[in-house]
Amino acid sequence: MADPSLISLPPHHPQCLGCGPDNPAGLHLEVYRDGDSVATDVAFDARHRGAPGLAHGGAISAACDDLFGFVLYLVQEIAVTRTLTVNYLAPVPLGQPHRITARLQRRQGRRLHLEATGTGHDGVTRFIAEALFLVVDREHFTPHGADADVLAMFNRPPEHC
Ligand SMILES: CC(C)(COP(=O)(O)OP(=O)(O)OC[C@H]1O[C@@H](n2cnc3c(N)ncnc32)[C@H](O)[C@@H]1OP(=O)(O)O)[C@@H](O)C(=O)NCCC(=O)NCCS
Ligand SMILES: CCCCCCCCCCCC(=O)O
Repeated sequence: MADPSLISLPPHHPQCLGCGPDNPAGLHLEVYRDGDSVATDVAFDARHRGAPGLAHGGAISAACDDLFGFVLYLVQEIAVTRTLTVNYLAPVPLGQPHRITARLQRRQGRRLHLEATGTGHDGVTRFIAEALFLVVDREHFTPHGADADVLAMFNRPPEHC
């Protein structure tokens, strides 16, 4: 994604399964803001194999879940996944880049309803996802080792996080 109008968003933390650059088992998602949406280009590889030649549904689900976690920078809230539904519309071949785009569909109090679409560079939409994230206090994370700097990122405007 080389468009200079897109804002690069920081990983949740270096070891995050979805976006952490230092997680050897991670998806290493690089995520950008594009207006009210966030987006990443992902090509699943042999580590993410389900059926031969195809991406594992759990890997696809993890990518969607993590990308939803970037919408939080736009909402400027800390929230966690309560439900996640993925519709697998077509098999996702390994090694083929797919763009996943996610956004807030609506908010009701603590409830953030999120939606995402995964489309190959061939124009075929192969999966869509919906999630309910619930806004939580930072005390949800602090007993488990999250530090204040990481948590503060979620409450800043995305160009400053
Ligand atoms: C998400 C979590 C913090 C919510 O716990 P909680 O704060 O006690 O939330 P509640 O169960 O009281 O639900 C909060 C609100 O969401 C609503 N809600 C919960 N599940 C819902 C669902 N599936 N659909 C619609 N509304 C739902 C509740 O009705 C409640 O609404 P209200 O505020 O109007 O009463 C807790 O379930 C949790 O920690 N889950 C684990 C999250 C996680 O680890 N996710 C993966 C990593 S991000
Ligand atoms: C340490 C602070 C983390 C703040 C919340 C980030 C949520 C990112 C989404 C992760 C999805 C998941 O873990 O299921």
